[in-house]
Amino acid sequence: MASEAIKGAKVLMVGAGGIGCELLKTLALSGFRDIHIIDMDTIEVSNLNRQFLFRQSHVGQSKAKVARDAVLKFRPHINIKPYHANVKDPEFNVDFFKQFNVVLNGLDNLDARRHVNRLCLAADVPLVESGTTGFLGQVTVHVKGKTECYECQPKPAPKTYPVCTITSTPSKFVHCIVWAKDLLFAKLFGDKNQDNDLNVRSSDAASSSENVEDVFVRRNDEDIEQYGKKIFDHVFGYNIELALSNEETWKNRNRPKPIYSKDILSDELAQPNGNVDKKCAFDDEFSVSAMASLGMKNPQDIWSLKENSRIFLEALRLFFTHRGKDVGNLTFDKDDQLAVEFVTAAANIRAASFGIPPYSLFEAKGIAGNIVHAVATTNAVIAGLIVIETIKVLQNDIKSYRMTYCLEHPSRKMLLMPVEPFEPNKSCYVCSETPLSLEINTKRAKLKDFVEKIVKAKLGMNLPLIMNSSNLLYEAGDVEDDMVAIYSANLEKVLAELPSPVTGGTMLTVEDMQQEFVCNVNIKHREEFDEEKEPDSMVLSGWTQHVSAPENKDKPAANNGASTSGASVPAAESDEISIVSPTKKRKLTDVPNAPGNEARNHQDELQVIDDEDDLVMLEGNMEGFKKRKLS
Ligand SMILES: Nc1ncnc2c1ncn2[C@@H]1O[C@H](COP(=O)(O)OP(=O)(O)OP(=O)(O)O)[C@@H](O)[C@H]1O
Ligand SMILES: [Zn+2]
Repeated sequence: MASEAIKGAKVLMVGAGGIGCELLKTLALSGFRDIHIIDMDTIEVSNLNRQFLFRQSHVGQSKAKVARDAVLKFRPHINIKPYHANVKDPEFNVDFFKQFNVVLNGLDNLDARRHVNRLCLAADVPLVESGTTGFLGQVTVHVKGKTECYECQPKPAPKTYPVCTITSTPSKFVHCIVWAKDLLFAKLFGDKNQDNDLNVRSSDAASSSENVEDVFVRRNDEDIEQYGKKIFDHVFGYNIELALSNEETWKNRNRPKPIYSKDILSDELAQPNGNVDKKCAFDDEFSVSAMASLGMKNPQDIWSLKENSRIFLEALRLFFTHRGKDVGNLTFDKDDQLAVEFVTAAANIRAASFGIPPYSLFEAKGIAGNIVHAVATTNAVIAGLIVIETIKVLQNDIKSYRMTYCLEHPSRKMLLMPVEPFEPNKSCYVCSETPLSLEINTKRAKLKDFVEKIVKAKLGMNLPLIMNSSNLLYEAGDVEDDMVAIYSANLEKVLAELPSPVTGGTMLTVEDMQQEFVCNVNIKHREEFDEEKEPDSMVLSGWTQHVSAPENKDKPAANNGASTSGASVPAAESDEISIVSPTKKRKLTDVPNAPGNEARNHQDELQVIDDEDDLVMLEGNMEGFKKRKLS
């Protein structure tokens, strides 16, 4: 009986945001009586339009606690236990997870999703996973040994662009945004010690690199307006001239135009930055705005080159005069108005140089922050589907489990598309014991890069411990600075000392105690890498030779789901769809190149605002799906 299963169940909800609010309400109204909620966030004004358990008066309070109180008002006798905490905190360990019958994710990032997946596997607790992006959404069921785990299919890597496209040959506005945000903004306002490719453009620039470095540092006696113009002229003028001197680059491309502040703002020379109201008062540091200061109101306006230049200089000035203590520590944040203004203006000026049309602040913010506007109804539908799957899981009704995709446009009158879950991928490095293989130049590669780019970014480990048989090579966490240096040097040395070329491979064991997760990485020496296609100079393959890597390296991969809920959709192309048979479960190994794996992993392409990535969904070939409505 479903009602018995529901009454006796103890469930853990992770995330009390858009999906979480809907889910908690639906669970409570469906008769669930013992619900634990983890959410690390406090309520923001921007949550109120869809996270309906929250009101204006709750802004600043814990989501988990307020959600509990709101639901107890209409279901006073149930037990809801809130935790205002990060699910990655050590208190939520395997034993903690073991107390639950099922775990329900309503998260918005890949990192936390992977973490919960790994803990559910370690604790052997079923996971119902979900995500939405605008009108799209999906619910999937993951039961250890029975269905695939959340990580059985590789997730697309974060959207990356070849360095040279960003630094030298942008052809789309998004390239200018990436340049403005990840290079210029980071260089001017971020950590001065981090690597930055802003000046790396051609070998002939290298000789002047020392002088170039000086340009970005503001001298103590330097007037802020002078400094702003110096930066402007350097990045939009001098750097472009320098790039133009490399004739090869422009043989088959339109040549960019250098832009100097004096040409754009010529009539304002007497008055350095136009009609800036220097007395403009701001309530607090987060309301500091160059638009306000210049009397520009509409974020949907497309600014002229002159307006962009004025915003650029004013935003830069305001960072130093009003946000001085943040300078040196800033990372781009889509909710930081001044940062968005600066990045929009810088991207537009660069775009003008390269003949790319300008965008409004509103649009640029969407691109820079990978924003797809949330749709409350999608969250409600997804929450309903999570509860349906949860009930099946509690009844151990494996045959009826479905992964359900919520589509944006009806296809053959269907908006919800249920698909039978896949069996676990035997080559999954998370839920089976398959070693990964890493091609790397063992002579040049640094341990630091291996840890950051592979172990943390790709394997999703937070606190890795790396061993080579019984030798400890690296340990993250609370270690002294000098130990960190020793570990780094040590691994670098170990890799460098590997026999060259390493023919048989060298096995490193990477372990994350926090996730109860261990995997082996087979290191193979490779001399050369293609800078454009393999910018990391490391190639990780997580799959045995029988199933070729479904990671599509040629197609632009996408955002890693860090900033949105991350819906995945079934395949864009009909041939990808066709492998999902309505009647028969296919083993992944049955499918050469496993295109169907990608079928459910376009998740992040949806978030990419990039015309090449537009999804054409489910045209044709839908016969099979008709029969697959949820019973
Ligand atoms: N590691 C984590 N531990 C606990 N809660 C998390 C973790 N990561 C994300 N969350 C929570 O998951 C929820 C996701 O909700 P949602 O996708 O609606 O995002 P949001 O931050 O509320 O809204 P938006 O990002 O759209 O402004 C958030 O409330 C967030 O705090
Ligand atoms: Zn798996």
